Amino acid sequence: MEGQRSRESTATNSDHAPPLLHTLTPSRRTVPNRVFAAVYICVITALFYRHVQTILHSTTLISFSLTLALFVSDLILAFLWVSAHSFRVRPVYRKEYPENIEKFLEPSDFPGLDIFIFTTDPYLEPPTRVVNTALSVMAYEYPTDKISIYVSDDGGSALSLFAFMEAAKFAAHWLPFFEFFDDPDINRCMPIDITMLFVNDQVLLNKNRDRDITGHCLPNLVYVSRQKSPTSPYNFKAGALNVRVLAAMTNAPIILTLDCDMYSNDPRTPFRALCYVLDPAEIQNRLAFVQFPQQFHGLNESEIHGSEHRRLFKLNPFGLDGLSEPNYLGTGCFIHRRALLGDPSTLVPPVIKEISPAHIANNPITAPSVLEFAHRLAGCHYENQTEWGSKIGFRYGSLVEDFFTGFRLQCEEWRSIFCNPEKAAFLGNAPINFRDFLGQNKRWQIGLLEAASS
Ligand SMILES: O=c1ccn([C@@H]2O[C@H](COP(=O)(O)OP(=O)(O)O[C@H]3O[C@H](CO)[C@@H](O)[C@H](O)[C@H]3O)[C@@H](O)[C@H]2O)c(=O)[nH]1
Ligand SMILES: [Mn+2]
Repeated sequence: MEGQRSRESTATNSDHAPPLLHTLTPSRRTVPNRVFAAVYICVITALFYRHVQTILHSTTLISFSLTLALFVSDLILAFLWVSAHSFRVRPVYRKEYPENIEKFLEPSDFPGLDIFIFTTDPYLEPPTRVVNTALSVMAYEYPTDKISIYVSDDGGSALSLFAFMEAAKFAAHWLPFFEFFDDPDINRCMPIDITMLFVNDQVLLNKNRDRDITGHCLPNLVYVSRQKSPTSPYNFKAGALNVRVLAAMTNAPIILTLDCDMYSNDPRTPFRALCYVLDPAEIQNRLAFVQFPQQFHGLNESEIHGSEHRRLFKLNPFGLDGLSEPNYLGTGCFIHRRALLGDPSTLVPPVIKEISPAHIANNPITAPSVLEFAHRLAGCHYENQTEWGSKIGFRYGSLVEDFFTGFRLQCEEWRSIFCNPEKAAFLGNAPINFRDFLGQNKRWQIGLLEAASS
């Protein structure tokens, strides 16, 4: 595939060559899989030939209808087989070399990273968990002044806001000591005492103002709760994803989207994503996003519902990666902001220049003009008469906005990459009872039908 370096390139990497950022190895099962597919297609063709012959020579109406019904059933089974086997035509495995990133680019030249965390219901998604997710990404080993964290609270909960105000204070004490903890569980077992209080302030940490107890700067931390109105469509998570506050405030070229029930398990994950995002060959190959698998913790051995969805979240993406088209899974995904603004050759102007990719957000995020503008963008009428949700941004019209948006980007000839490091980059919560499992699957199936009929 164009732009991808094979494993052999490791051997030829000399001192003068650019540092090796990643390798790609096709699966050893590719050839047997293809031979199997060829044999299977021959058998299916013979079966169809026989069906057609029988239909043409049937003498009674009953035999005609029976053979026709069998033929239609076999057609459906063949379609299912073709769609399942396409994942096995070219599975590939990737490896990144994040340790080479600093040889490739000075840390001061690393791109900005806007991290977007979503929450809706403080009772179903306890604020301590959402706070833990935010703290886990604040601890990224990435230049702090390049990171901005935005928390989107669709529940507009005072409790969540207060939890984040406490978290902002806690971060100043905790982040300097993060590196001393070896225990990977540390991210999810931090007790934070929460009491109810309502304060209407959005910027909780400002990198130009706030320091940790050792004097180092802290990343920006911004709480966003978009306006809702009975007369404007709400569009669920896709609507939250399209809140352009982050573009107006920091406008980083890379966005990481993260569900509140999924925390970072490896502080070096951004470097892994940079191995692809900064590679000129991948940029030329129209890279839109780098997706990490959804992996879960806390599932016990008697978990019988298959909530982990290993095929969906881990096995199928290997197959799709070989075809340059792994799906967007909604969380744990680094996206080029440019990919959300039209196809690779045509930039669709996003109405106001402050949220176009070329805009450099120089003003401090607490400047009154920036805050006022951010409020306007979080308003529910901003999108009226614009192309947000149809041609630009995350796409509306399906409950599985992640799959739908990724699919539409791929239709626009953007490409994607699946990155599956040995140490899980993110760990999340899967439904652990049958009712939640059914609810989630029902939502997904309806969303897929909406996407198919759009
Ligand atoms: O109106 C809404 C509804 C949901 N969310 C957030 O979206 C995320 C995902 O919702 P969840 O209820 O956890 O759905 P899951 O089925 O667990 O999520 C999977 O499926 C969703 C699509 O249905 C994707 O958006 C997710 O990324 C993917 O992990 C959570 O952080 C929610 O807080 C919002 O921000 N606004
Ligand atoms: Mn979830």
